[in-house]
Amino acid sequence: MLAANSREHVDCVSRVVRNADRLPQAPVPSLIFDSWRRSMEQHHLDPGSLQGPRILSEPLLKECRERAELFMRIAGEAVGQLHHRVRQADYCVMLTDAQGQTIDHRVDASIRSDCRKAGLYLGTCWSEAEEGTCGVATVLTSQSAVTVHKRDHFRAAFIGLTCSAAPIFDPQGNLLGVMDASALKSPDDRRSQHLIRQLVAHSAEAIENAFFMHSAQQHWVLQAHSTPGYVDSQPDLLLAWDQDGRLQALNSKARQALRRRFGRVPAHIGEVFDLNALRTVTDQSTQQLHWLGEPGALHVRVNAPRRKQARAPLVPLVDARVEEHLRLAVRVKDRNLPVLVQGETGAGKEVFARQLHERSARRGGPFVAVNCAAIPENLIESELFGYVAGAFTGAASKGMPGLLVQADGGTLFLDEIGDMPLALQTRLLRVMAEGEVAPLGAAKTRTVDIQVICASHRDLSVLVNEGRFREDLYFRLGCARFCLPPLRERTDKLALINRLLEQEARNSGITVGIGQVALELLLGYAWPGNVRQLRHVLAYACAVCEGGTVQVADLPVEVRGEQVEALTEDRASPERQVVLDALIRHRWKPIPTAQALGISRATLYRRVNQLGIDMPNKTR
Ligand SMILES: Nc1ncnc2c1ncn2[C@@H]1O[C@H](COP(=O)(O)OP(=O)(O)OP(=O)(O)O)[C@@H](O)[C@H]1O
Repeated sequence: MLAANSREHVDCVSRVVRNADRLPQAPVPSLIFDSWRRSMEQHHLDPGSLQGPRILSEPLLKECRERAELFMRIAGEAVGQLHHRVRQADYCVMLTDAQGQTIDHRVDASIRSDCRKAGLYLGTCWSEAEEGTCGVATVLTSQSAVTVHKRDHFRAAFIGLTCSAAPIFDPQGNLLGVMDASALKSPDDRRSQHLIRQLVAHSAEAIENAFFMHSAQQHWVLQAHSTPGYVDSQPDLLLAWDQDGRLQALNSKARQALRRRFGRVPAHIGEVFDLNALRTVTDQSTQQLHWLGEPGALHVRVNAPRRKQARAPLVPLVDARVEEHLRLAVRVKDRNLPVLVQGETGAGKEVFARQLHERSARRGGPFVAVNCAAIPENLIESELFGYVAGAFTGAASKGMPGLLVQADGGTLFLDEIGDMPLALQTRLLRVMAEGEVAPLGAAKTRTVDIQVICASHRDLSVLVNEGRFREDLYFRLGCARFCLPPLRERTDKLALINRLLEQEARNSGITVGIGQVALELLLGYAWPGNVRQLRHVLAYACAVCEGGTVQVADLPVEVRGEQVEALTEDRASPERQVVLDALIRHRWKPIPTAQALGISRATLYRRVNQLGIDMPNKTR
């Protein structure tokens, strides 16, 4: 039998949900009203039920706690602190997992038994589908901090409770769990709970940040706050990226800030801050840093990866020019304009196009690459546009959809566009303007939604002058033109060499390093074939290298260069190392060094000259 106040609540909930369309304003906040409605209409719950929440069996609870072991370990301190702050006001504190199952609970002995009767206990399950509107469930559905105060609850069993709760997210934005502070008695005015909600939200944020710092130890981590004094102790924004600059982790505030500023979460740190400016930031002191292309600055500190050996922070990991091109090209592409990528052969135009696709709004769609120079001229048309059955002699009996159709909803990459026959350029222009494809032999056209990226290593304006490329197509493509720097001019050459060597070694099933002289040769070489040539050189070096370190002798002759060879061979020679070691050990003093090596002073001088050793004191 329901008490009078419970009956009144059940009537109120039923009336409000049934007459929602006619009521000028619901008596509860819209978040609560939506949950009431779902509780009744979707979950078919009875507001009059007086049953307590479901409680997990011991083995199930154990399993849930084991699964959330790391989360609980990191959150434990904050759960205790929050309880310490609110216990005087008779609140208990619960931590639930992402399913609303209570995995940690703190309560004072004086109210433990009453809390238990009300369902505020370890192992209780607080999903909306089972309990209707309540603190934890409303956080799970809204993913924001809420107070569910007394009669906000859906079920009459809970209308004495007041619950303030906040979500906790992992660095990838997935819900880890919910922090909740609940009391059995409280003033009727909802505003009395404002401060408690702030405390709970603050505590949830502290757990989130601690979890972030634990998970991002192998990455570069930027801590930021609008006030310099808080950057270390209470950073507002946390961002982490890997050695290649890819954003790997964000706390909730950083995720929200990036969405607000950039309309999405960028994939790369170079889209968020200027890389050159970022490289000047260290973990020694806080610095001001501006958002890229957006007004406003932050006070920041950058911590190098703690778990793995960090590369020197001053070595550029990405080329600032390429990164800037990518950032702008994503903007152009996302406005559905075609992009033209130019650059020497092997400079990475296709790699750039793929990165562009991956960073664009179309990343979920197909990426179809076509090399116009590699397909015989008489086949390009059917490859691109497809054909219907029997369209020409030799056509496949079922017809073929064509690459334009395959790229529908995604990106079409036309490499070596300069080699496309003139007649096809006209048809391509039409597809780009009208979004319609007519397969060979078809009576009807088909609508396609394609974004086009073109590439050429030739100067298309020269082809236009020679009458081999349509001027109107050139103008259409050419307004968003990005010219990739050749490898010899890239500032991330060292990072590229390291990365490609690692890849090629892995492909060969070996682990190799690279000797200093060989590395210097690679860094100084002109690379006419660009990154492709570098990849081949490193694949060759991995194949011939013996002893785990690529030496000068493992590089192809064209890279060694004949003149350099004599010098560098000596520079890399074991004898040079022995002489050098002895000189260093004896502080560059010739007599003890010669004695240690068992040679005369004159011989030592001769060898030092031959081996190209530069003595610091030129007294010889
Ligand atoms: N940034 C990069 N990181 C790793 N590998 C790269 C990078 N850029 C290019 N490469 C490698 O270099 C080779 C050539 O790259 P890609 O095909 O993109 O060059 P391209 O400019 O399109 O060449 P072409 O002018 O011949 O069409 C490929 O093996 C690619 O994997």
